Amino acid sequence: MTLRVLSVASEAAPLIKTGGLADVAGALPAALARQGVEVTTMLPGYPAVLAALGKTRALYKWPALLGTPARLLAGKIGDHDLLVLDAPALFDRAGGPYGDASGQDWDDNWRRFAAFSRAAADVARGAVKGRTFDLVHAHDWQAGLVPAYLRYSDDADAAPVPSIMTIHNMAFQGAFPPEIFPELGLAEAAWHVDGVEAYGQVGYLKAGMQLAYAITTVSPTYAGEIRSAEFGMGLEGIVQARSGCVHGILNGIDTADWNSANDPTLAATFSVSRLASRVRNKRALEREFGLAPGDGPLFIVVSRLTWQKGMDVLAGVLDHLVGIGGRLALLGSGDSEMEEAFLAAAARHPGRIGVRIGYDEALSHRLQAGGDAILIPSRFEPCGLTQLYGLAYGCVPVVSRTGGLADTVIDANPAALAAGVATGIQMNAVTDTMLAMAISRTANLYAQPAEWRRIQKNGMRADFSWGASGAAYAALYRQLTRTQG
Ligand SMILES: Nc1ncnc2c1ncn2[C@@H]1O[C@H](COP(=O)(O)OP(=O)(O)O[C@H]2O[C@H](CO)[C@@H](O)[C@H](O)[C@H]2O)[C@@H](O)[C@H]1O
Repeated sequence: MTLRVLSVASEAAPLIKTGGLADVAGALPAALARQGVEVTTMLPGYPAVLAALGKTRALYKWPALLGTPARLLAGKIGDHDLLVLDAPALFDRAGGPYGDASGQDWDDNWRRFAAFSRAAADVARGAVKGRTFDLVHAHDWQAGLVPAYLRYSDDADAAPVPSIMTIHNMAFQGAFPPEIFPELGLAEAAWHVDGVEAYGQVGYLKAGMQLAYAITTVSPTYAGEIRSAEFGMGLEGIVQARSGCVHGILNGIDTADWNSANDPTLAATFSVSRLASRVRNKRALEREFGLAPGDGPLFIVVSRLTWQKGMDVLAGVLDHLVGIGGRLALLGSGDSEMEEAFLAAAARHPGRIGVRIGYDEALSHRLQAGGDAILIPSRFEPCGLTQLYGLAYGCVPVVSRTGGLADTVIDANPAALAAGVATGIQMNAVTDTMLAMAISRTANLYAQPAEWRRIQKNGMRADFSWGASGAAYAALYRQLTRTQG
């Protein structure tokens, strides 16, 4: 039986992306189609999304959705079946999905994403004639109120719709002051610790975790870590209380988008059997970043420059990296102090460190194709995608042993090297010393070309497609709809 799922996300590649959520929301529909699941993705009507959609007819209208007129538009972009919430007062603005061009969050994000969630709940419950859904899949805090609107609906007779709450990053919880509660249009009963209340605030992610039929997160290790206060960040109690419904399902990657044998952004395509061609990408990258030739490894970074990603620690060990003969090409943006620290390091080490502050999808491919090793010293990492792109592209990941990084990289310890299964380098803690040691270990392995090639090839042969994870989501969907049926 074909299952119909409404996937509710605040971003989805290639239409609108600020981070990994977009990659996953963008790739899930194709992965699930292979499992007999039809996914429709619901997105806010940001200018870029409306422009891509073109002219289209409204399927449904809300005269006042949390106080503002809104329409539901439908379209197909590539293989994506889309529903788009066109609410100009909320989403028609310049800047990013969550804030203005300077990165300042919009003051009314609580209203924007409550309206989005309310609309999604209405659609999931069949507001649009001819469009029914068996299950709704909510991603991150921006969709966290969907299960709340389903539970505390005005229409008590409506058939229940099973829901899943997926946590892509527990650090972003969408907690807002209690004064907004009356504006949300939820029943009074929702203001309760078993509902949307979280430490005296309205907790959007908390509400989703509390009220969805199941909670998923994006790796098995992170699913365990968030039971602790350190990683649960205040929501560990719910994770523990609902541990029977918490599932860790590893992200996959879009192997059509990340295919080194057929990637139009590269100077030279390559594959595990044509690894020698890869060097042309390295030369091109050196030119692009103004780096002088060298015998040591060329490290790369493609990252948000934030505390989560351990970028402050990396900035502190760059002199060591250069001192042992390494070079670095970095692409990222984020915290302005970290941006400045990397720019200062580039000025200190001309020809050895090159830095691009910004966001550039094509350049991220060229970095993964030309770099020798990608540095990912995250303090926590629910799954992480850049290590998977690195593995697929022969760019050896150097990672901290946390979350999805622990689940996807096999450390080149003596046992793994002897067994011929190593795919990268792991460090136990994100400190200057540990990171400096990991960088030195990488350089030592790089100096053994046969060993290094083997590590690269092991990674390139590993399967990080959506196959297994798509099947795991489909199995969970079926289990939850059966429970209901
Ligand atoms: N400056 C830049 N230019 C171009 N591309 C850039 C870039 N900076 C980052 N990217 C790209 O953005 C994505 C980031 O993915 P990550 O998995 O690192 O996720 P993020 O922390 O955003 O997401 C959260 O959600 C994802 C999805 O579940 C989890 O994997 C992750 O652990 C969790 O923190 C990658 O596709 C990367 O290539």
